[in-house]
Amino acid sequence: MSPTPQLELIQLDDPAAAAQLAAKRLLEARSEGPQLPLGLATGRTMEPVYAALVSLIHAQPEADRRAVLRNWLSFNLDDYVGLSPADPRSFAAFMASRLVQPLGLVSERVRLPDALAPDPAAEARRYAAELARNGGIGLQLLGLGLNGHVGFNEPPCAADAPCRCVELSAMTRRQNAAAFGGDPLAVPHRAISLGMAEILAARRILLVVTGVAKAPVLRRLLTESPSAALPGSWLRQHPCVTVLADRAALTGA
Ligand SMILES: O=C(O)[C@H](O)[C@@H](O)[C@H](O)[C@H](O)COP(=O)(O)O
Repeated sequence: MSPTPQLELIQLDDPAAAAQLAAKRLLEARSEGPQLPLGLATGRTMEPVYAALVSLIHAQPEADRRAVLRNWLSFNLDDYVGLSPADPRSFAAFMASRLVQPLGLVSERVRLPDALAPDPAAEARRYAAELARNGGIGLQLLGLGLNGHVGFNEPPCAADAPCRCVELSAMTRRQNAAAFGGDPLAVPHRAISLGMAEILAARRILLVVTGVAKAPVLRRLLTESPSAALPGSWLRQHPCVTVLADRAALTGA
């Protein structure tokens, strides 16, 4: 594979090692002086990342830990339209159980779109405006969908697509069906997602890809010309992207 010069590609042994390095990078970003909000993701790839981040933060000296938590501000990429934050399958609940509660964060500092808003399109515009008022994303953490989505930017997706209400593809609903009793039809059909526009406006991007199932899509992302057919491929036009991939995702074995 021959990634573009801008893209830093780091191979790790396994998901745990990738998570450890991702957590270290996130904590460094949170510990640097005045800063822009973090952009956060959900999904299975992120479970060990947040577990490692929680451990790293708890291992900090008290004053440093307090400073990190006091200054915390993050914006998640997305959530399913219609799921309450109390619904364990919502991304709001994912963040509450994996980050807000273990760290004792003030929940308003871990922001997500309001999935229960009566007008999801208007909520997407409100969420984008709130992010813009806070200066946009500093470091954006991303996972990669099997169909090449980042956030819920499903293919085809233009590089300037803004935060909006999106239709989830059948492939994404299959990918995420496990949380819905294994039934893709039970997965909500719509979500509110930051767009490629907000993602590509982040100062830095950290893409974490693990597991053999992601090998084909990662190979395409690293080798194909950026195009709407593979939304994650737009990342190759960003000046500061790091890809953390485990051996299985990179080699397919
Ligand atoms: O936060 C997000 O926007 C989504 O959850 C999504 O983009 C996720 O990162 C990928 O679908 C990979 O999901 P897995 O990590 O579960 O494979």
